[in-house]
Formats: sequence, C-alpha cells, structure tokens
Amino acid sequence: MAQDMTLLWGSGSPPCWRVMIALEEKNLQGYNQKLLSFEKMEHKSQEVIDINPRGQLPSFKHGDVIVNESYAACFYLESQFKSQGNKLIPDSPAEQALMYQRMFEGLTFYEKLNAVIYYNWFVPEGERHDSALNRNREALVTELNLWEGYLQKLGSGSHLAGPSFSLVDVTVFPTVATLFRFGLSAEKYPKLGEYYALLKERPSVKASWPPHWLENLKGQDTLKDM
Ligand SMILES: N[C@@H](CCC(=O)N[C@@H](CS)C(=O)NCC(=O)O)C(=O)O
Repeated sequence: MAQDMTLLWGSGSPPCWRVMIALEEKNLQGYNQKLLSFEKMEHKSQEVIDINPRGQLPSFKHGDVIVNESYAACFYLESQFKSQGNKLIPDSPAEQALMYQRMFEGLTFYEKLNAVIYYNWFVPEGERHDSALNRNREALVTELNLWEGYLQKLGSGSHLAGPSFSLVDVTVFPTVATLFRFGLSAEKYPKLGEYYALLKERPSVKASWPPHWLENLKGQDTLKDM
C-alpha cells in the first residue's frame, strides 16, 4: 500500500512533518519519498508543480489520488487506514470535539509563529518596520499563553485533546517543535516544554525528525526573549 504513495517534502517544514508523522502512525513506512531543497527552489520544479500547482511542499500522492494540503492528507490517511496502526480520532465526543477545535486553532498558532520567525523572509527589506515585527511578537506571546493555558487545564502528561495521541498532536506538534528550535524558553512556557519533551520521544516523531536539525543540533535564538 505504502509503495503506491509518494511524498515530496522539505526538511523542517511543519506541514511536511505533519504528513510524515501521520504516515508513521498509520504504519505506512516504505512510501516513496523525495527530500527537496527550498534553498535551491526545488519546490518550484516541474515535478512538484505536476502534483501541486502551488509549488508547495508537502506534495502527496496515493495511486492516482492527489492530496497536498497537509491537514487534508492527515485526515485522508486516518480515514483510509482506520484500522491500521494507531487510531488518530478519538471516539469520545468531548475529546473528538476538542481535537477538531484545537487542530484548526493550530493553523492560527502556526501562522503567528511564521509571522515572527520568517518576518524578514516574508516582508521585503524596504517594507520592514520594528513596530510591525513587535506587533507580531506580541500576537505570538498571546497565542503561546493560550496554549500554555490549554495544556495546564488538561494536566500533566496529557496530549492536546486529552489522554490519547490524536490528529491534533500530529498537526500541532511540528509547530511546537519549531518554537523550541527557534529558542523558546521551556522555563517561561513550562507546559509547552513538558509537551515537547513528551512527544519528541514518540517513535513516529523520532522517525520523521527533520534531518537538518539532526545534522546541526543548534537552532536559532529568535524566540529566546519571548
Ligand atoms: N497549506 C499548505 C501549506 C504548505 C506550505 O506552506 N509549505 C511551504 C513550506 S513549509 C512551502 O512549500 N512554501 C513555498 C511556497 O509557498 O512557495 C499545507 O499545510 O500543506
């Protein structure tokens, strides 16, 4: 089954990492994969455009089925391989509702993070303002405090929707890992720190850890004063 699948991906891209964690969780190891370089603009190559006209990674194909949006691919894999590997959608209405709720909030979380760490990448030099970056940083702090509060309420050792690992962990963990890669302090955000420490040991997460993070253990310190 996995032999019919192809994933084009980039190292350290949270959307790509989501799909890779989902594939691991569903025991779909052995899928075809190609690591592409953003620096070399390989995400704009014809090979990608043929699958994903936006020229973005992940680009994912299962047989003739193309499903590129990372959230869509995660839902697709869970639904097509329901009884294979780990179940990723809880049955309990409360846990399921919280999972969906937090998954979509996770998109905002990811956006607020990118608006800080990739500010210089997104905004051309002549259009950058310290005040705009500071506003983005403040918006990220607000977001961080929300997620700290969510985890605080769930209690120690919990996943993002409750006791079991679910699709919200698949989709939001890569954002959390990126926060720490960019220097977030686990002392200032202890609940996020605890969640990061718990999930980074999960086999699906370890198996899909961004290779360039392994090659270069030191990340950036962009978020150290947040
Ligand atoms: N909505 C997409 C977003 C994917 C995305 O933004 N990928 C980035 C890498 S993290 C990318 O390919 N950026 C290059 C570009 O947009 O040109 C998803 O979640 O799958």
